[in-house]
Order: sequence, then structure tokens, then C-alpha cells
Amino acid sequence: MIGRWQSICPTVRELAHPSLKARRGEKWTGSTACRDTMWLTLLYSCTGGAALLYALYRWLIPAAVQYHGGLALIWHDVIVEWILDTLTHSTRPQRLLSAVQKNATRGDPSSVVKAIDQFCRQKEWAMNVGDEKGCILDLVVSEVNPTFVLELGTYCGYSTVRIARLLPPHAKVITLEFNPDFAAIAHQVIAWAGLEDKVHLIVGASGDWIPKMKEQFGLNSFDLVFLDHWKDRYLPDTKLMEECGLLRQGSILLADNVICPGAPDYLDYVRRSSQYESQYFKSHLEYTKVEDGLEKSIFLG
Ligand SMILES: C[S@@+](CC[C@H](N)C(=O)[O-])C[C@H]1O[C@@H](n2cnc3c(N)ncnc32)[C@H](O)[C@@H]1O
Ligand SMILES: [Mg+2]
Repeated sequence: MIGRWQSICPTVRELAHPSLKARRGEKWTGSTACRDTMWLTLLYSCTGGAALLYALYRWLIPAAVQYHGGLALIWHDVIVEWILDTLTHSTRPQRLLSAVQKNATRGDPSSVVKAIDQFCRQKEWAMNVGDEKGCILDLVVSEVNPTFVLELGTYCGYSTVRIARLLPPHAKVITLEFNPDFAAIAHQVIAWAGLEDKVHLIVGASGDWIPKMKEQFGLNSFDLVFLDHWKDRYLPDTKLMEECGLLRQGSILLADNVICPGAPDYLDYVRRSSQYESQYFKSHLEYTKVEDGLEKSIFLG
């Protein structure tokens, strides 16, 4: 059976050296030459096709979509994630955690941030605030020097680590994540950075938890709120925080992705309302060249 298959399908070595065939006793006729040419063409087409697909996936499509927000998000956040999840039987947050465990030093938050940024720039995009906008976040955290921070949208804990590493002693970040799988990864990332003491991670939805904050944590208000959950929740959750008295005069709201994917109703609200003084910080969507930015709004009471 194998012998018959070999007579139809020559080995790669035989294609390169037809004399090998002769050594095996097979006659080199016009029809075998024609068949070998066909196999050779097939071999080159498959190799060329695979190389082209890889180049498209690795460089050409990423380069083409990096200036277009919608295409960049569909490519990185839907297509590539699905391909890699299917091929590796793992999830993006699990792969991100492995990169942290491999490349970051336990107890060193800056190495955790660096390992995640490296993973996202070199291996796979992920929806963290990222290194570029992360520098703006760092500046605001350092300027406010908050005691109580609320973060809406934890994902894998990248921004939580960025914020918590800059907090003064006794300060806390309360971070909300409604996806339990993401929260489990964030928990491990925060622990790897050695910041468990500074972070309270809640698995739950913002709409359910904002009204319970005062009673659960015995706090009066937040000094800084980082909004980075689903964009259609920015405005209702801001109004909910106002209603629940979680904002004091001088509290800062810092909202990510106000341009891409965008939160137009929220932007309109904080820019028009006499209760806020608002400022836009122009930047780029995480790990791309698409325009995006952070909106910093001071609550005037
Ligand atoms: C953009 S990611 C957060 C990224 C993170 N802040 C960072 O920079 O590393 C948004 C996250 O918010 C979570 N989320 C969305 N809506 C939420 C809600 N209403 N309550 C709690 N979590 C929410 C999503 O599951 C997702 O993990
Ligand atoms: Mg974001």
C-alpha cells in the first residue's frame, strides 16, 4: 500500500533529485516527469500560500488596520483572539498571565506593567489602557495623590497595577469587574505584582455595586474614579455616583477611550455640565496609531 502511494507521490528529495527514482528502479518517463512537475507545483503553491497567509496575519493586516479604529478592534479583538483561542485552547487573559509569570519579577509592579506591554506590542493586542495612555494615567494619579480610587472595568488588572503602584501608604483601589474569568486572572496579576494589600477586587456589575459602596467600604467619597468599562455605562454610572454622593467637590473622573471606541454621550455631558471642569488628553488607542484619548473631569459639586 505504502509502495503504491510512494509511486504516485514522490518524496521531496526525489522531486529535487529525479536520479533517486532511477536508483529505486523506477523509469524516468515523460509521464513521471509531468506528474513530478505537478507535485512540485503543488508543493511550491502550498509553501508560498502558507508564507503569504502568515505575512498577512503577522504584518500586512496589522499594518493596514492600525490607523482605523473600527478595523483595528475587529481584527485584534475579534478575529485574532478567536484564531489564537482556537489554536492554543487558551484565552487571551490566560496567555497574558503566562507572559507575566514568565517575564515579570514577583513583587515588582513595574516589571508586571512592562511584561504586559511587551506581550501586547509583540504578541497580541489586549484592551488594557496601555503604555502610552498609561503615562497620562500615571500623571493624574500622582497629581491627585488619592486615598480612595474607584476603577470601573478591571479586565486583567493592568491599569489596577499601574494605579496601585503609585498610591501612598493606606490608600486603596476598589476595582469592579463583572466577568469572573477576567477577575480570576486579574487577581493573580495583582498578586504577582505584590499589590493585594492596596487593591479590593469586586466581581460584579457597576450598576449593582455603586449604590452599595458607602455601606460596604465605610467611605464618604472617591478622590479619583477611572472609567474604563463598557462605554455605554460611563454616563449612567457617573449619574449614579452623583446620586449616591460618591463624588465630593474636587473628585476627579478620568475616562479612557472617549474617542475610540468612544463615549459621545458622556463627553457631551461632562463638557457641557456646569458641575464639571473638563479637559481632553489626546493620545492613541492602546498599542495602535488610532486617535484616542482620556477625558479628565473635575467635579465642582
Ligand atoms: C477595557 S476593559 C478594562 C481594561 C483595564 N481598565 C485596563 O486598562 O487594564 C473593560 C472591562 O470592563 C468590564 N466591564 C464592562 N462593563 C462592566 C460593568 N458594568 N461592570 C463591571 N465590569 C464591566 C469588562 O468585562 C472588561 O473586562
Ligand atoms: Mg480602555
